Amino acid sequence: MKPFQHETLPGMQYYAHFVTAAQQQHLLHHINSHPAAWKRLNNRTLQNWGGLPHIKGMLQTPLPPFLLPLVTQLTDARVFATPPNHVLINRYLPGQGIHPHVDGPAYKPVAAIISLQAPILMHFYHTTQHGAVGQRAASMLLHPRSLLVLSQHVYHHMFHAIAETTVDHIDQLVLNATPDQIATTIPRQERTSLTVRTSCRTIPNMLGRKR
Ligand SMILES: O=C(O)CCC(=O)C(=O)O
Ligand SMILES: [Fe+2]
Repeated sequence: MKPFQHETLPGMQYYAHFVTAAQQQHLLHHINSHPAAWKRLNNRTLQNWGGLPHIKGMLQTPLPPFLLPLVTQLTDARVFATPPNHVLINRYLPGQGIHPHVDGPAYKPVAAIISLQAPILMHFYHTTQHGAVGQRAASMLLHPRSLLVLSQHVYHHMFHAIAETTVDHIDQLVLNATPDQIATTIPRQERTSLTVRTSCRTIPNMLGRKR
């Protein structure tokens, strides 16, 4: 697997074609066949698989079978040293997004983001001396079927976000834009992503056992 050749941020890797068109269809089919799993937030909807992560530990539940080939693929590609145990699925309609954040210490510091359906722009920001969101450092156009890996510096010390907008503006800070894309716009369409991670501390599921 060869990462893209553009300039990148330390700890960030981008692979344009990580899943096949058939895999994308298969994943979307299974995601859409779990309507009850969607949790609606103000700015996106999400499905949480593997357990609810918490800084004190995650009550681990097994991942559903439809996600296991992806977990194996990521482990075989050495994105993860051991199979990840948690998958967050985010769905964004035009106008939706995710505020600047760091994924934080509830997970081991490797996040693998698989994008499906339509492209979306992800922004990366420096951290100020006081730990707040600083200047935008770069952006990445996340194409359908791509994989973005965030680790090391970009995981620990940079914020990432998706703007709540109906149109993404491609500018000079978009690291993987082609020259003819600069100064153009991309209208948003529904986009689904899978964020695959390893929860740091897991508590085996002992529901039903007296404590
Ligand atoms: O949807 C995405 O691409 C990003 C999701 C994300 O940042 C997260 O789940 O922490
Ligand atoms: Fe994130």
